[in-house]
Formats: sequence, C-alpha cells, structure tokens
Amino acid sequence: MRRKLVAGNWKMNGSLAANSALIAGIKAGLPADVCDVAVCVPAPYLAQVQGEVAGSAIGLGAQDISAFASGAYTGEVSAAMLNEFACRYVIIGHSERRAYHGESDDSVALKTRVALQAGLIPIVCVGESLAEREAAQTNAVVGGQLDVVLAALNAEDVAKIVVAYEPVWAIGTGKTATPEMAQDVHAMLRAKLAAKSAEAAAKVCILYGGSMKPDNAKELLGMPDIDGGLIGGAALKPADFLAIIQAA
Ligand SMILES: O=C(CO)COP(=O)(O)O
Repeated sequence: MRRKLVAGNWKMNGSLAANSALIAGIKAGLPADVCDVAVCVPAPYLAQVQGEVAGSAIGLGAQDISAFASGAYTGEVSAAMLNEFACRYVIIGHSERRAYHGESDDSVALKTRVALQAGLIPIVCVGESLAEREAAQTNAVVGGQLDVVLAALNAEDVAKIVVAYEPVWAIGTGKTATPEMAQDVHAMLRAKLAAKSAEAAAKVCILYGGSMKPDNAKELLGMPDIDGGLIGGAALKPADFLAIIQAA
C-alpha cells in the first residue's frame, strides 16, 4: 500500500510574516501520521521554512532545480544548495515553468536525474492543455511527457520519483478533473511506469493537482491510482490544506 503524499506548491507567494503564520497554522492542526506532508516554497524562503518545520512531520521542498552543478548560471539554484537547506522534495517541470520559462521535456528529464543523484525526491509534473484534451490528445501528451523522463532513468531510479498529473486547464481555475477523468490518466501513467518496472510502478506516488480543495479532495483521493495531491491555492490556507491532509 502506497503512503499518500499531500504537497503544497506555494508558487510565487509568501512573505516572512505570512510564511510563519501559515506554517504555525499547519503545525497546530497537523494530524499524527495520516500521510506524508510537504511544502514547496520559493527559494529565498528555504532557510526560514527549514527552521520553522524542523522537528515536525512537514517535509521541505523547492519548486525547481538547476540541471547544472555550479558556476556561471545566473538565477539558478543547484541541488547541493537545496540539500544545504535539508530539502526532501523538488518540483520539476511544473506547467508554469514549461509555459513561461521554456522548460522542455529533455530539461525535465535531466533535472530529474540531477535531483535523484543528489538524493532529492523529484515531483515530476505532467499535464495537458485544454486544447489538447479537447483534441483527444491527453494520453499522448501526458504519456509522452512521462516517457521522456522514464527513458532517462533506470528502473531503480524510477521507483524513487513522484509523478504529479496536473491538467493545465484545472490549475488555478476552480475547474477540477472529475475523479474518473483523473483516474483514467493516472492508470495510464501507472501502466507506463509498469512497462519500465512493475516493482517501481507499485511504489511510485502519482499525485493529482489542479484546483484540489477540501470539498473535492476525498473523492479524488479515493481513486485507486491517485496517491495524493499537489496543491496550489488551497495550500496557502492552513484550514484548507489541513482538510485535504485529513481527506488523505
Ligand atoms: O499547480 C498546482 C499545484 O502545483 C495546482 O494549483 P491550484 O491548486 O491552485 O489549482
């Protein structure tokens, strides 16, 4: 049985004061040992949040990682730097990075390898646009995105990744995939993992992301191949984030 993971993606939100209040609120209501919990925070706040989650069950994550180890890469944050702040997770290939920062499938695959080599757990994001869904391209697009990552990994490494299915049209829009729609894609992704390694497919958490809220979390998380959530807006409100954790 896979342990569920509920991860908050704070995106480019927060401030020193708001982060403290948010973490304090989550810690105050965090149920004991329900599921794995993480917050993926903007890089400048890694040190702050590392201190504030220390000793709690909340894991720390980053939102991107450099494909390079060090040197003349202005604006980049390396795996070694993430490790210095005790990051456990790193989001890779979020659709916002693919759309606004030219992140390609090949770069996502490379960054996934870099994260694994550094002992970080990559949360590899895949997802289709509305136009692609309407053109019945969902499985081809989403499956193709995962294929590029899987081609870059051996079976042992595949078992260490987390996959997040985030339909682009559901992110921040209030429109959620129905549990059945999400389950169909998750099952397709699980089959791709299984083609690489049955053992890995049984272990890998496949998260759903895209307007997951307290009122739809239970149904989504009740599907056989939905192993948790990658939460945007609702992760910025302690009560909502805690309700999703409770639903898991
Ligand atoms: O992009 C997401 C998480 O990475 C989802 O964002 P929302 O939960 O705000 O739709």
